[in-house]
Amino acid sequence: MSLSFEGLSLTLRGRKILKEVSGRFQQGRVTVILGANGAGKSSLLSCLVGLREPQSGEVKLGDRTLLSMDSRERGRLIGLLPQRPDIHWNVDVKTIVGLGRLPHAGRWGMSAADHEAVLKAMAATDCNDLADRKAMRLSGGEQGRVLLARVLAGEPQWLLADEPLASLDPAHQFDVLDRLKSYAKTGNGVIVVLHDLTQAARVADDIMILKEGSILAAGRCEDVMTAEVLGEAYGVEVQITTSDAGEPLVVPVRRL
Ligand SMILES: Nc1ncnc2c1ncn2[C@@H]1O[C@H](COP(=O)(O)OP(=O)(O)OP(=O)(O)O)[C@@H](O)[C@H]1O
Repeated sequence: MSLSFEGLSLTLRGRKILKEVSGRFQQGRVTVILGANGAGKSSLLSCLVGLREPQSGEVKLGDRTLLSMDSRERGRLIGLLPQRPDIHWNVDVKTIVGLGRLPHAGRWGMSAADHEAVLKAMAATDCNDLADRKAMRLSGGEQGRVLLARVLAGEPQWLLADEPLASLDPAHQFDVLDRLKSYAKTGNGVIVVLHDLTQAARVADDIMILKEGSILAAGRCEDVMTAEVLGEAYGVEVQITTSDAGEPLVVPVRRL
């Protein structure tokens, strides 16, 4: 099942944020959305999960429009890890992660399958040691992992993450990228907004680049991540090389 959007226009307070954009994401692949600050990346994700209603255009899962689904069904199909998540509830980590099962919850509370999904998500995000801690007292990076666990616990067919590496140390950045990759490998769709171009090149099967509310480029990573396209997107000169281990290195070197 693909996730697609057609002719999306979003205007906020008189400003055109998305300008009739169209595109399609495939399951089984990681798509990284890139673009300068303010390009419209978070706004596009908000439209894709139904948090914002565009003035025109539509979002479809397979051949069904997002608006034809109720919020529980949408919640089971699409999970969003928002940008700069912040936890203010005075509850423990395993309770927060359990909230990710709400779209699945039956009348009698959490089932064995719900508990299993929560445990799996906590293990996958290295949160087991945090399970009984109060989430609001954790560091920013730890909170980020907990909120990723909450989304994973919902086992959505589509996982959307807005800058999930922000405030993570390098080791946990690799863990999260590996997690996203393996989530896609099991047949789910993964769409992730990143600013780190090297990490983007490592994790992405596909890339979509936004510029000023329009799509500048979209396609397979190797076709889209060129110095020319990135220069146009960000206004910087970028050097693309490979590490000794053969991994891509994409380094901005100066403003154009
Ligand atoms: N509620 C709002 N009212 C008015 N303008 C808004 C609102 N929300 C976002 N914008 C504007 O929409 C534009 C796109 O914002 P968006 O958050 O989608 O960008 P982004 O590409 O995710 O940026 P960043 O990389 O900085 O997170 C920005 O210019 C922003 O100021």
